[in-house]
Amino acid sequence: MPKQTNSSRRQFMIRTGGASAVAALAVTLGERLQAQDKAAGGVKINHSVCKWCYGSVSLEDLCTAGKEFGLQSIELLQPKDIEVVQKHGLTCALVSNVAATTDKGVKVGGITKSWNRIEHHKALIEAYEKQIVATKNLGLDNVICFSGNRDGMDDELGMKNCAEGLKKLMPVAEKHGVTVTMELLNSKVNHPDYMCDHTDWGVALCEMIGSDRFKLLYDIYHMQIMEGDVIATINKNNSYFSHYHTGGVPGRNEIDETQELYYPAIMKAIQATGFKGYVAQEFIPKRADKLGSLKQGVEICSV
Ligand SMILES: O=C(O)C(=O)CO
Repeated sequence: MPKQTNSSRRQFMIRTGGASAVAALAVTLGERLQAQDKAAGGVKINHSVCKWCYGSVSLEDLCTAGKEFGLQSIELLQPKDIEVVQKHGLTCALVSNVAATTDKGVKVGGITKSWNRIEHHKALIEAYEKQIVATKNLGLDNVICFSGNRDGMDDELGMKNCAEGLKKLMPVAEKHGVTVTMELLNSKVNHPDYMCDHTDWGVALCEMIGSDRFKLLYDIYHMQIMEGDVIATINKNNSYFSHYHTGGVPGRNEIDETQELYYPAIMKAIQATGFKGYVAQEFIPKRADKLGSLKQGVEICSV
């Protein structure tokens, strides 16, 4: 058998193997993913990652490594940090929440204290209006928010309160073309007492607000814990979802065979809805090679 050089092998594969063989020969994973996307007719998952899961990796290093293996975004950043990712040719698919203080000195805007209480609204509206303008000025279009904890409040009143406050924010969001996205989180393991912990509650809130600029973040990890039935839920409610997060169940670690969800099938279901937004890896790597785990997560979700 004659010895094949790299280029003769590449020519042979191009002649005989079609698009998938060409994809297999591309130099970096990023190039391979792009080639596969092309072969799949342009339908693709846009990849993002949540910075907080990589606390020991600098933003610069995460940008450099992530770009190499096909990430397009690093998210849950404040506007001041976003220029760093943009300098690397990446985007920030979901801007972080605000931190505001009410007249009574209560800190609001985080997971536990937010839109479900009327007394938080003044501070939240002021802070979110600024965050929306900063987001728009950076050329971005999605900002996260939270419901807040129940703390004794019933879900119906909490929804009414969230709607009342968020409806006041919508004219600014609509004017600037920025979506305000409320995250669905589990209240069983990680965020006891969080109110927006079921898809139906979030969807009913979207309907009450009635603006295309208010949507939900369907966090696959959190919702597998609360509800399961992930693909059916995506099929039914995807028009309310502006963003997705991943994570292995149980444990919130790597999304590989060490956990119970089969992410390629979930990604295919998301693709089939025609989703044009981003899927962000939000697992806490267990292995020492954290970036290796992230690369693997991106590969698993590249269907
Ligand atoms: O804090 C969490 O658990 C989140 O999922 C934030 O995105």
